[in-house]
Amino acid sequence: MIVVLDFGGQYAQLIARRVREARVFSELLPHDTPVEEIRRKDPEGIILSGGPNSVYEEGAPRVDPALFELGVPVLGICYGMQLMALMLGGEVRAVQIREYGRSELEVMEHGKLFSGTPDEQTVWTSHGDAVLAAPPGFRVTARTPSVPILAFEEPSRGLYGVQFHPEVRHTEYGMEILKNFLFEACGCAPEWTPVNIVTEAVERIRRQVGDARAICALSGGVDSATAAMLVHRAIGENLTCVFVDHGLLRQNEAEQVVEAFRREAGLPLVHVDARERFLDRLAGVTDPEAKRKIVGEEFIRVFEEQAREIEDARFLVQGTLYSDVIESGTRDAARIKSHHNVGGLPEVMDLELVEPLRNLFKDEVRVVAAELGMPERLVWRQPFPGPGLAIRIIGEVTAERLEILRRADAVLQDEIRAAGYYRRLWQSFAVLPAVQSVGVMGDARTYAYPIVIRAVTSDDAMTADWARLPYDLLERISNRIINEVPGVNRVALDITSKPPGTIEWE
Ligand SMILES: Nc1ncnc2c1ncn2[C@@H]1O[C@H](COP(=O)(O)OP(=O)(O)OP(=O)(O)O)[C@@H](O)[C@H]1O
Ligand SMILES: O=c1[nH]c(=O)c2[nH+]cn([C@@H]3O[C@H](COP(=O)(O)O)[C@@H](O)[C@H]3O)c2[nH]1
Ligand SMILES: NC(=O)CC[C@H](N)C(=O)O
Ligand SMILES: [Mg+2]
Repeated sequence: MIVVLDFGGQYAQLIARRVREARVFSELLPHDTPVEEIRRKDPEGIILSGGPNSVYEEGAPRVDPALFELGVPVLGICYGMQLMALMLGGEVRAVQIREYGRSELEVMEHGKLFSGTPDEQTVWTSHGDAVLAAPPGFRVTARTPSVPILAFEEPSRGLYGVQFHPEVRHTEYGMEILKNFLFEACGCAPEWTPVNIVTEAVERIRRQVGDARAICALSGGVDSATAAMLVHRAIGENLTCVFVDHGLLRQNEAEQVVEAFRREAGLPLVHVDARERFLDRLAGVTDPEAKRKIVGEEFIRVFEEQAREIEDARFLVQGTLYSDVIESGTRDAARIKSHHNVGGLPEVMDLELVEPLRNLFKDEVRVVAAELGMPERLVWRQPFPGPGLAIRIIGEVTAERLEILRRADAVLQDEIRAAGYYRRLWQSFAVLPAVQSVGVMGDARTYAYPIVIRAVTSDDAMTADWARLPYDLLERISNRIINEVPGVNRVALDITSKPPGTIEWE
């Protein structure tokens, strides 16, 4: 087995998942797990994750130096590499030119880690610090145009470091590099087999809920639909689904979701019209975290009210994924944004949560959904965030802005689908920043909002790249939005990857 030590990196759980995908068992442990405890697990290798801190800062998390003397190979990733460098006599500093997102890596020496991979490859990075001098005895194996030490190794001591992230999908040869560590450096054998997620989840839900009743927060997205199906398998008739229209949905979305679900799923569904109360509570609010907390709390209050209508309904099923959990912040991981269903939950709640997908990423959920026989259209539906358009209006949410954004988004969706791009994109949507700019339309001056087009590719939302949409498609979207949506006089395109951007603007 492989121990992954968590320094609070966004991708720490993803490292453990990738190792398991290579059919080696792997466990994520806090970085301050005592070395003795790690030794008792008898790992064949140890991976140090990335993290938000800078290794040279006072109080930054470290490891017991004995870890490097266990005779077990160690791979440091990003913060993990920087920590290894610093603790073993190298030098780490903040760099002038930071790297976030795509970088072109040049392999200088293939060594063990890059064995069998090309001399030049695209990697995904996310760092503001870098190793300026490798520790004595280490060989530098890769660089990028701006960072001279992007990977190093000291195979005779079993020590390896990469400044980029082999665990994310956008790193072209990431899986090969991880496999080289597992199979060449650690000598692991690909023998571990995963447990069946569906069987395991259904049993776990049965144990948790027993004979009580549950309601499921159902959004029309693939996560909550999959969670609902799993819970339905476990407790059958004792499940009622609740769909909340909070007034932050897209054009005609409520009708479409309710209609499709009633037609296809055959589970009882309650449709709650909560538009007024959400919009009332959001009035005057501009801070993104405040919006998220309001939406998170209000959702729960609606669900509590609905549960009171059903005898012995003590559980709330949500389609929470691991990406929602990590971005909301953990003991070691920074809070990037409070997802409404995790970090946005109120402190006091009447209902106990049932979250069968909490440890999974979206691409794993899509596999489960397909296994459960869900329609393709639902399996490949683009994600839509629970707080909806509230986090796509940058500034205060007003009825007027919601209407503008809805209409612009409908045009964008229409064109994306017509061009055959819907399935190829992770998400495509419109954002309305509440700033105004000057334009000229029909020889008259305008002073109106811009609409920003955001379209990205991703597998799991942990990293994303901006989609290279054809110019003629962008032109049609831009023309139609300006011509058809009053209140908009400019269209812009967001060309930021994640990192450094996130997919949503708030
Ligand atoms: N309008 C809504 N009504 C009821 N529950 C909701 C609503 N929006 C979100 N939720 C709950 O919040 C959870 C998280 O939302 P999220 O958008 O991440 O998942 P999803 O909507 O199920 O899938 P997707 O990510 O594909 O949109 C959902 O799984 C669902 O339980
Ligand atoms: O249900 C949700 N509640 C939320 O509060 C929330 N915030 C972001 N998202 C979705 O999560 C994915 C990653 O988002 P970001 O790159 O913007 O952090 C993307 O798919 C986002 O659309 C949310 N989903
Ligand atoms: N992704 C990481 O591990 C980042 C490490 C460190 N915080 C940096 O900025 O360089
Ligand atoms: Mg959703």
